[in-house]
Amino acid sequence: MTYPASESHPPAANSIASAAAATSDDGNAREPILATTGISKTFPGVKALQGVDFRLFPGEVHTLMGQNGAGKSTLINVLTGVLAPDSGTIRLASEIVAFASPQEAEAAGVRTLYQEVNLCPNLSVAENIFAGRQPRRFGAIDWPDIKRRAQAALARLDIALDVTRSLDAYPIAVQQMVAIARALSVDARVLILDEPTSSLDDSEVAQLFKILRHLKQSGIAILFVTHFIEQTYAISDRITVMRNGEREGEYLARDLPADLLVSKMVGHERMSERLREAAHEASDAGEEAQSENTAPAFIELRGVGKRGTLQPIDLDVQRGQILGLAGLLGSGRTETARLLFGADRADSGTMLVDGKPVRLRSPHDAVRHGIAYCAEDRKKEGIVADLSIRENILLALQARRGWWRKISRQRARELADVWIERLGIKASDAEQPIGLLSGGNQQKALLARWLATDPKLLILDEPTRGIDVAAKFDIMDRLLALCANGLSILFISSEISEVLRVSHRVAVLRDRRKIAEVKGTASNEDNIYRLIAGSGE
Ligand SMILES: Nc1ncnc2c1ncn2[C@@H]1O[C@H](COP(=O)(O)OP(=O)(O)OP(=O)(O)O)[C@@H](O)[C@H]1O
Repeated sequence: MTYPASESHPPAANSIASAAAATSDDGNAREPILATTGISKTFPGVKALQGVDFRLFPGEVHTLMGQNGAGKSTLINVLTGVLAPDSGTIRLASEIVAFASPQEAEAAGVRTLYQEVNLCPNLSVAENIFAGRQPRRFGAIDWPDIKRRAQAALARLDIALDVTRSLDAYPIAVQQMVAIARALSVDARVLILDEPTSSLDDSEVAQLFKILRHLKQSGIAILFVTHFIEQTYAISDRITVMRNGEREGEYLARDLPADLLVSKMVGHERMSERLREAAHEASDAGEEAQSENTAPAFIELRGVGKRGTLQPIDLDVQRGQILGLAGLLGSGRTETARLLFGADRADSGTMLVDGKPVRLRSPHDAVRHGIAYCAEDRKKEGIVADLSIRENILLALQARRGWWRKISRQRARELADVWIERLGIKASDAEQPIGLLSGGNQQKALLARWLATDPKLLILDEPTRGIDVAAKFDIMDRLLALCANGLSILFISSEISEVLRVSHRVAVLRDRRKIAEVKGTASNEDNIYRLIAGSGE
């Protein structure tokens, strides 16, 4: 990720100065389609929103940016009737509204796509698109019509799927597209997308942005939440920065250089320098480590594969090193991780841990060998929403010790507090239910869970998904420091730049097999993209 330098004429800080330009920059005054005045919302111990003014114009993409816990999701929840504000007003096309439920907001044309895919995995794609509003014929559900309409809704997104198959037959990225098709399948005046791209690969993001541009031209107002800075600039007309529950400022995207945006998000102007330094330090550490590649392997795979899932693969993860896995969604990255963790059983090859052959029949076996797996889908395979942050962090450690050897309450608290502090998890108390944390903070707690087990190999599958840019650098720094103490990491991310920044070596996967392994000067983005695209072998 690169941060373009500030222009010599930065926009006024903490202002709606540029936003006032919403009237002048376009030449004529326009009314926002959706606006809030003085919205506040407090949860026990947290002021999630404080006097927030916000406006969204028709025919624009407006991006909401801020660190984890800044209040983005809460603002969206207030706008869409999920939460009632404590004070303040919301206007839809200049009329004061108070949506009592998301259904009411939807009926008024405010459509939302949430951070996590919130569909029914075992219903068909078509049923998911039309759930709750199936077309009927003579009182009965008209299945052929549903199928036709579902196909048409997906065709708008340039996707062809078998709409009769159940949703969970498709990867998360495709499920996300289905959720978008659902959101667009009825008339929308406002489309709100909360981190829609976190599980999409580059070409899918490009496809989504094409659709958003098309929708914007038709006059729809789009509110977009993301942590990806490059995506923000690729799609946004306007940016609102949130910080600690307050609106820091509203800017035209073209007036706000990226490094200034980051400074405004984190709250001090020197932060952008700090981030650049961190990026350099991390890449220096990576280069240094690449040059001395003689560490013994912690884990070795020799021809390990599983029919229909992963072609036999050779892979070594050395002690104290980070092996990156690069490849598109569906290339076999997660499948490799699951075999290494015993979540799927290999049907060929040999696996060695510390030079000795092992058979991992279950995740429990893997954990006993010091292997930890921080999974990609935190909702399905990760957090237990009703348990406290402390219980969630201690879960893997407790499982490894055995449930009959309970960790004392005091020790558990101490450990949880250490990890909450180390990873900067924003919570009022370790006893809070984890489900109440913001998405990024949940992700950090999941990372804490596995780090608390003091693993020898940590498998990280999209570990920074949903994590803000400052925390991302911070986590990378911490991972590199842990490696210096002997931890091995298998690092999986869709962001090739992120993989390259931290990895000592990068294995490139395509079509469920390893096609190359690169290090040193060969590990640059262009080369890896060429390999992934099949033109660099
Ligand atoms: N239902 C709730 N009960 C208690 N606290 C909550 C609840 N929902 C959100 N919070 C807290 O309010 C603050 C704002 O959270 P919010 O989810 O809006 O942040 P966010 O900017 O969307 O973060 P992220 O980028 O991590 O998704 C956080 O401190 C969060 O823990």
